[in-house]
Amino acid sequence: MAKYLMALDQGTTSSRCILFDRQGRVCSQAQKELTQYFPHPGWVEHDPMEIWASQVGMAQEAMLKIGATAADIAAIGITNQRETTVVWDKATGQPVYNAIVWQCRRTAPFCDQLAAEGWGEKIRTKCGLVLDAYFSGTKIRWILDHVPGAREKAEAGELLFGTVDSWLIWNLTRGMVHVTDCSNASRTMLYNIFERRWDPELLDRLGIPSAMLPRVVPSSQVYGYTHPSLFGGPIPISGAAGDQQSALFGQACFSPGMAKNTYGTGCFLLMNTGDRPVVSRNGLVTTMAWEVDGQVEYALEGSIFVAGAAIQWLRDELRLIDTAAQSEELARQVTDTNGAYVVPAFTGLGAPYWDPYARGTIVGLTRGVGRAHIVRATLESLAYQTRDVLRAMEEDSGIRLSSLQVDGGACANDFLMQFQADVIQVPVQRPVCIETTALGAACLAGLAVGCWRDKAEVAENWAVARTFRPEMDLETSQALVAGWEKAVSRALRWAE
Ligand SMILES: Nc1ncnc2c1ncn2[C@@H]1O[C@H](COP(=O)(O)OP(=O)(O)O)[C@@H](O)[C@H]1O
Ligand SMILES: O=P(O)(O)OC[C@H](O)CO
Repeated sequence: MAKYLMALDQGTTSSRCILFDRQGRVCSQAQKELTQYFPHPGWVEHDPMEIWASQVGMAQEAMLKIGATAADIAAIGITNQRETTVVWDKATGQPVYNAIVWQCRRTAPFCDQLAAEGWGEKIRTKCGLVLDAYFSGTKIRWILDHVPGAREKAEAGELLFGTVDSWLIWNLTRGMVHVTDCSNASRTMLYNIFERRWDPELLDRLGIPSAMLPRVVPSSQVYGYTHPSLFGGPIPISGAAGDQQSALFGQACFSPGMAKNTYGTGCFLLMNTGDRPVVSRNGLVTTMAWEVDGQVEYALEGSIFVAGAAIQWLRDELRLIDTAAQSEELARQVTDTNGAYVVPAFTGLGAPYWDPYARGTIVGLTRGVGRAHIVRATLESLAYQTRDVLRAMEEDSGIRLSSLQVDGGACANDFLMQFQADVIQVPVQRPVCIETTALGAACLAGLAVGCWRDKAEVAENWAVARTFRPEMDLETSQALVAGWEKAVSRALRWAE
């Protein structure tokens, strides 16, 4: 019997492959950083061929490390940075432009135009989303408008669009399968999550031919098989979900009211709302969580654009630290930030502010503020942003969280996790396996091929490693948050 489930986790900063066993334990992994392109201020691109080559390369490497063959892999699950947009030529398989990354702000002016035409409310009621350059729809339009000949070719059915899940499945099957799972579709700003179909009115306004679009499929189902030349034999591809929905699944947040926060490049807090799409009144988005066994579940989401990326900025631009992990050591050298706040609004602010023109600020500087204070203030900004989203989520759902489950690269930082518990005044639970994004995809794939009976059996793979309980008194916590809110007000609308 095949021993492993393969998760392909194509994130913003890296392509990673993890092989799990049926108990959800990591048996092998391989990871490669991805080149980031910033051709203009606020623009972010990736090379789709590098995405594909690095992802397939990491899959081969992870297999090689433990001598696994195709026959040892029961199934492949895919999870991906969401919204990032690839358009490619159906005949040659060549992308017509770089992938436009979710963080990219280039279509903000077009979104302003749509807002002036009154599309904001329509998008909320059709897609559950906030009208914003973050989502794929306006990125596809940009490519069709700016790449010579692209619109004509798209209209003739010669170009395909996909988010990164589609792009990988299409390449893994050598062009045989063009699909996307519903959780990814729900991030395009083209998919009506209430009627569960591509929305003709939105496609028409954005000028996107429906022939380009992938078929929308459940998150757990055999979509096709890998081309035998890739891994020495065909392997079923049977799970796909956007990385944040996949982490919600990997954290076994299967009941309404359960929530997780992932601290990666950005921070994404999702709460399961069951079979009921909850429409936000506080700047959150409604998203499809997954479709498994014919059952669709929804989530409320608060998307924070810059989190771990701010730690990379400390390392690569300011050069205040050598490694991300060193941020913890520096933060602990001081007892507070000496009054300084960092608002890392490098690509505007997402939930709950939705201000594409906000820009990063450091406020409260005095002569005594040094390196350790700035590092600490940057780490604290991840916790404050999460707090803003959590409060919005509690208001929308009417649920007061009893604990917050965490994962993602920066959740390894104990200082940050403790500060997080302090500013939200709710215990933070870090699981044994913090690779929950990949685990979720492996579980979705495994369910489709019978590795587990049902979600209850999947939930048995989840266990808490450490709980961070609030230690700060409420008054201090509230005073710190009040300072943060003042700092945010200084960052808003800066680049308008
Ligand atoms: N110990 C740490 N403290 C703070 N931030 C960290 C730490 N380790 C990693 N990070 C940050 O976490 C991010 C990587 O997390 P990951 O979940 O791999 O991200 P992604 O999936 O978005 O590529 C990086 O932005 C990095 O700066
Ligand atoms: O690549 P990540 O893990 O930062 O996730 C990116 C999100 O999917 C963007 O919506």
